[in-house]
Amino acid sequence: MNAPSIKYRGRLNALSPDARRRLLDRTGTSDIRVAQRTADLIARVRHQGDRALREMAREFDRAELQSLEVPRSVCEEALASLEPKLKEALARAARNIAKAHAAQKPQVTEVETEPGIVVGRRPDPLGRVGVYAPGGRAVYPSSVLMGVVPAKVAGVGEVIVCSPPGPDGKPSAGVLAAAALAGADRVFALGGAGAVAAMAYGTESVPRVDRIVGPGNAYVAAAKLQVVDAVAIDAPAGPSEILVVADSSADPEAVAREMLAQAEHDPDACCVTVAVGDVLAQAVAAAVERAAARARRHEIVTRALRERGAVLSVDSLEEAWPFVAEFAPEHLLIATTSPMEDLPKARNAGTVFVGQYASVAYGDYMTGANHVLPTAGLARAYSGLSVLDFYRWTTYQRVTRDAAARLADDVGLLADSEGLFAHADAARGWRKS
Ligand SMILES: NC(=O)c1ccc[n+]([C@@H]2O[C@H](COP(=O)([O-])OP(=O)(O)OC[C@H]3O[C@@H](n4cnc5c(N)ncnc54)[C@H](O)[C@@H]3O)[C@@H](O)[C@H]2O)c1
Ligand SMILES: N[C@H](CO)Cc1c[nH]c[nH+]1
Ligand SMILES: [Zn+2]
Repeated sequence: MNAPSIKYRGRLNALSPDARRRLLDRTGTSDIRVAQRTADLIARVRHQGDRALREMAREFDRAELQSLEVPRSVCEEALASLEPKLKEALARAARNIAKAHAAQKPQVTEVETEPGIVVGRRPDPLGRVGVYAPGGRAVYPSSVLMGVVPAKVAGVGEVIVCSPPGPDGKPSAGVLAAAALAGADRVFALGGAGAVAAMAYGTESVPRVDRIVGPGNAYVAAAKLQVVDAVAIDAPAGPSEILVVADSSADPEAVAREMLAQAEHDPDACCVTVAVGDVLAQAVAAAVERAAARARRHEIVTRALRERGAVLSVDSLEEAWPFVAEFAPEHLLIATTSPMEDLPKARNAGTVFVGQYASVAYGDYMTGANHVLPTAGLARAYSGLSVLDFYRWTTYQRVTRDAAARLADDVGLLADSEGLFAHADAARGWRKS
């Protein structure tokens, strides 16, 4: 096997403006070819419903679908047949996710803005959500848990799962087992843009949902962005990313393991290390190349590192933080001497792993934090999936008779100034003469 090359090497501040721009730009989802292909697939589902979904399963997943839906009993059987240690590990992950997300549950707030005027805000669980769990280059029972468990913690009315079928016409046994374990209400053997379109607009078999959550490849991420006229989404959670910030306390082999772990998701994955000093950067790059040469998912890892991999050096940690904020990685690993002191300096990361023992793999599966995270630099404004994604808010206001009288004149004045005279009349109706 050939050792791969890493696309960007050298000093961070010596990158040409063009190279820096290309390194920062991971917007595969807005790639015109992906966007157009995705739009065509969505249109096919809107016009042809289930027929289009069956054709897409044939075309992309090499699956003949008898039924688009997987009966609940099949999911239960998959859970019952799961190897006991694997079942316990899944259950442990589900428990931690439930615990972490239960702590995020929002409360009703009420504030008296003036005597007799109360403004409230109440979180209402969504009626029906769709969880996408990827299933192309790998299978993701963990993503089923990351979507379904928080939805159930929030009290969502109905949770449906879509995940691509294997050749037998069903998602993997692990995905089905995770769906049963987490309490998903319905499961569909559907992948890619077709699944997203089906959940957004509904088909003969698939009910339309109120919000779609979950990660996926560039087509899935593009599809979510294209259906926002009909449905809410969580965040664009596309091909995986890691940015490691390392100083002399970091073990180069451990940093390389982290780079490889995210690179093996997808040839479009983006894996970057910023190391203090040229010596450490060279040691990390050499460790990455050695690990990639023996990687079991060699082809994917090699492509990811060749296309978007980077190992760059800086003179001091202070040089690294502005780059972190600009890059806005899905995962940030702070492998430094004082990671807790460095944590506040890290802005715009989807999630942060504090210290080199906090492997990203632990968060991917087990810590209880959510692994569905914004990619492509969108962590500048979007946050990772949380229990809050499964609510909508109702605001309300109560006004006493006396408070109405005190509002009447000023509100009347404001309404007059906007030329909205019926509003002024409504306001002045409760004046006390
Ligand atoms: N950001 C996050 O939170 C997060 C979490 C987990 C996984 N991920 C990412 O999820 C992705 C999983 O990708 P995957 O491919 O393994 O599974 P996937 O389920 O996302 O994609 C498989 C589907 O893609 C569609 N597809 C494949 N080739 C296509 C083509 N040429 N044209 C149109 N559609 C096509 C098919 O419908 C197929 O069913 C990876 O990129 C991984 O890094 C991200
Ligand atoms: N690293 C992925 C998010 O980018 C999540 C995941 C699931 N399974 C393994 N990893
Ligand atoms: Zn991962």
